[in-house]
Amino acid sequence: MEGKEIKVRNTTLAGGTLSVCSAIVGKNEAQLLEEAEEIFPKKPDLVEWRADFFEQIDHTDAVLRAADRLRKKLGDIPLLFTIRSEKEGGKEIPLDEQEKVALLKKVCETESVDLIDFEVDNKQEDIQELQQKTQAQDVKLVLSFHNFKETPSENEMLSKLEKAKSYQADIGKLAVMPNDMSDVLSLLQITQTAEKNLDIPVITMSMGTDGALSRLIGWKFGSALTFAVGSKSSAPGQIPIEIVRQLEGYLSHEN
Ligand SMILES: O=C1C[C@@](O)(C(=O)O)C[C@@H](O)[C@@H]1O
Repeated sequence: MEGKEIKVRNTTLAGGTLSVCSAIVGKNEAQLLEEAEEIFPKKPDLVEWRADFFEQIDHTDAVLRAADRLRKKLGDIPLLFTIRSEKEGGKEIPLDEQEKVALLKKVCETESVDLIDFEVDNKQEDIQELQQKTQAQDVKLVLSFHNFKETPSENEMLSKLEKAKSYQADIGKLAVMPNDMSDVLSLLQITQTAEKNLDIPVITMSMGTDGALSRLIGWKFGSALTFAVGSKSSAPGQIPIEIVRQLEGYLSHEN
């Protein structure tokens, strides 16, 4: 496979190799640390903090302190910081868009977080501001798109990944809901096309029960990361990390 690689701490993300991310979704610091402790021995390649679940999201100090504590618990596992917007399936939060961008920028200034996620369809100025910040702080920018209702056309899905690339994102991400198995095929098809033609890594997944298959085999089609359950699930169709890794053995040439 030809896609570009991204190195974050000791993790290399690239299409064609399995890398696994587990999300933590705690409401408070104690829950977050408990989840991190459960996940750590399972050695995910990346951990995502879904901070839209955090009750003190509107207290910058509390967010930064929790990020610091998580960093210490996670050793050298890279941390992806995500405040998923409500319109793309996240929790309702008491921050407006400007406050959210300000918080993301603050988080980038810490040593705790290695990547941030922001939706590719957000306001252009906000994306550009965050792109500059991440670049200056050596944090990776993931620009993402989610549709929890359906799978858009192949062209539309490809155009979301191209849009991420056009903003100079480090990674483009797509999570969509299939209505049947041909939607899952479409997602895998465009993953392969994007991995060949875009010079940034892409992360793709089809959600729900039908889409779960894409979480197991998407890497063979070029997805640089799959989301799997380490402690709690953060989206429909996620499979326990142990199962994803077990299957990898049967799908790898080395084994
Ligand atoms: O973008 C994604 C992908 C995801 O929605 C999934 O389907 O696994 C899970 C989210 O936590 C993450 O931010």
